[in-house]
Amino acid sequence: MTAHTPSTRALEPVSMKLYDQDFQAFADALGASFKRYGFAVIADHGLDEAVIEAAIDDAKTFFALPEDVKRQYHQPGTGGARGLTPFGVEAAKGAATVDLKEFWHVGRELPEGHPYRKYMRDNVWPTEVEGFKPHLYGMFSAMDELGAKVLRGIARYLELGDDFFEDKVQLGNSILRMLHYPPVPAGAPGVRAGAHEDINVITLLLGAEEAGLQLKDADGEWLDVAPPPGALVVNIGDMLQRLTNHVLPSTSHRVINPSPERASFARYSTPFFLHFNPDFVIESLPSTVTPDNPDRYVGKAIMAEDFLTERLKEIRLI
Ligand SMILES: O=C(O)CCC(=O)C(=O)O
Ligand SMILES: [Fe+2]
Repeated sequence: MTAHTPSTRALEPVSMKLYDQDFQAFADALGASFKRYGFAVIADHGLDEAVIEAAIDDAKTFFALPEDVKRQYHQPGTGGARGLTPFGVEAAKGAATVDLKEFWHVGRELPEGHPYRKYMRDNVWPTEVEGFKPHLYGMFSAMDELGAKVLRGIARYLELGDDFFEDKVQLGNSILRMLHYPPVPAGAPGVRAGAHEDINVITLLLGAEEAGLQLKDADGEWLDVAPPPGALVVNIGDMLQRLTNHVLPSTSHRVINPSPERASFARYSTPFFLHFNPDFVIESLPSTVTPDNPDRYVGKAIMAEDFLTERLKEIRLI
């Protein structure tokens, strides 16, 4: 055993089956993993495989289209909130090189005249891939629903009342990201995804079985996340770290380049960035402020939408 794979450091999968069988045990296991790593691996997530597969197949079809066709769906200067962000645009905060990835974003659809529409742009949909809209929005909705269940577990763990997050995220500015990391030519500069923290509340990630995702442990060591096939990875984002006065940490993570044997393979992953409702004000929960953990954000209450805008500027998306 090397220093890089100590057996005491591994994310033990938490089964979503516990959600119905023993909710307290689900919440305890989930919370302990988040508190320790900022990450949890969820097995038996219960998502409809056909829904997931349809969306991923469509994303692959889209990414295989010619560059000029894909670029019709790029909306520069809009925060990359919808449609395509082409290869070579996003960079981790403060990074010198761009990430080796392209991605497609789907957001929430709201009825005409809804007050939150001023925060959420209309989705764009490619005409080249049949079924793209229902398939991708089907996956958005499935992830949104699963995210709400994960948040119930977190609420129980934090002793907030199980439905604490319900009315704070049900119209959140959440985003489904279909990611494509093309094969990496030998000696290519840059990295698939530079070290960063997620901006949002929690992130639900599928597709991380293809190696590369690593988290930075509290002592600075990079650990492979490496979930079992089909498992879901969930991590805490900056908004929840801030709300919990850092009781739940938003952990740095990255996607390293493939080993030579896997360099000719593309990597596809699908994070769902679950956000607060745009006008939710983020300030430390009173229960997370203690003599040992004084409030880190005194006088710094901030609306979720303003926090998001601030951070998108840092990653060159607006
Ligand atoms: O592709 C992955 O495994 C992780 C992606 C990620 O961290 C992100 O897009 O924020
Ligand atoms: Fe991330």
